[in-house]
This record gives sequence, C-alpha cells and structure tokens, in this order.
Amino acid sequence: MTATRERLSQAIIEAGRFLYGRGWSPATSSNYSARLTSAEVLLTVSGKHKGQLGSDDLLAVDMDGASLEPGKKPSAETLLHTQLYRWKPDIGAVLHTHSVNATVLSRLSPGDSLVFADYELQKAFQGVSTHESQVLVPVFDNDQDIERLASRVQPWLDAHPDCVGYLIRGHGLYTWGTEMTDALRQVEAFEFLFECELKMRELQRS
Ligand SMILES: CSC[C@@H](O)[C@@H](O)C(=O)COP(=O)(O)O
Ligand SMILES: [Zn+2]
Repeated sequence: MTATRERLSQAIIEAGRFLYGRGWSPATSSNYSARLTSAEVLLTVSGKHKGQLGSDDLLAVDMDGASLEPGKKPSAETLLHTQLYRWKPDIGAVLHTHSVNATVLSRLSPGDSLVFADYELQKAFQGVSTHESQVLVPVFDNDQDIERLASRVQPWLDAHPDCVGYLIRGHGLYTWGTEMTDALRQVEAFEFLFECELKMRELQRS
C-alpha cells in the first residue's frame, strides 16, 4: 500500500468511527471518500458498517466511478462522489451521512432549497466569513437511480460554485472539503444548523 493510500485509509476509517459515534451514520448507511490522485478516488465499499471499517473495506475507483479493484463492490452512491471530484479539483474528501436531523429537516422542507442565515457557525463552511451571509443548501428528491440523481445535482453545482453541501430528501447530507478534517468540520456545522433550525421551527409553532 502506498503511503498516500495508507494515510487516506486511516482518515476514512477514523471518520467512520466518529460519524457512527455521533449517530450520523447508523446501520450500514453513509459512504465516504478521499482523493488518491487526479484520476482516482479511495471510497468505501457497499454495505459495510461505517463504524467498523477496515482498510479492506475501501477501494479505488476512477473518476467515472468504475472499480479499479475487481472483487470489491463500490458504494451504491459512487457517482455522487466522483462528480464532486470532477467538479472541483481542490476537493480532497467527500462525506455522505444519514442523521435523524438531516432526514427530518429535509422531509419537512417541501421546497428545493434551504437557507441558513444569521448563525455564527456558518463560518465553519469553506468561503463563509460572516453570519450576515446566506448559506443556500439545495434539497434534491431522493432517487434509487443514482445516475439520474447525479444528473439533477450537476446543474446545481455548475450554477452554484460556492455550494458547500446538499441534502437528499428523507435520505441524508453530502458535503466535502479540501482535506478530510474540512469535510468533517462541515458535517458537524451542518448538524448544528439542522438542529437549530428544527428547534426554531418547534418553538415558533408553540
Ligand atoms: C442502509 S440504507 C443506505 C443506503 O441505501 C445508501 O443510501 C447509503 O448511504 C449506503 O450505501 P453504500 O452502498 O453502503 O455506500
Ligand atoms: Zn445514503
């Protein structure tokens, strides 16, 4: 194993332990990846428990999502990862999670996007420097046809180069970063904002 693969494998395995521990990757949900080279991505195999990953539970795919390791089945959502690496060459890690709050908030939001404003924690997102900005998060309807889902995500990404993450309704979150630590920070920031938003809605109703 190359030193880069070893380092990235460890980063993915540790991310899985952390995200599972926070309750954001229950059962065998979620998938994680890191950029190996300009042409290859290291990604979780399909169907594994993400809190118990080992280095055998990862495989390299090309930028079209094709497995480079026969015998290993890539994540069912591989194309949602590779489209992000193709979209921006500075993306080094992508995380997909399935938290209760992401699931509930996306189901309660019938529109095609959510806006977060006036939260100091927005500054945890890459490129955001003030609570006075607006963080626009698209919400795509879920689809078991991942190629079709990816084809609905792509025009949004192309039209919103500052996008820091998106929700899939009733399903979960995709976010990313230059390094795994950046992607993890963004997952945490999103989870904080999702919880605030749900609490605000609850209090405003009562
Ligand atoms: C356990 S249901 C979740 C899956 O359908 C899927 O959405 C998911 O996140 C994990 O799929 P995987 O193929 O293991 O990467
Ligand atoms: Zn999923």
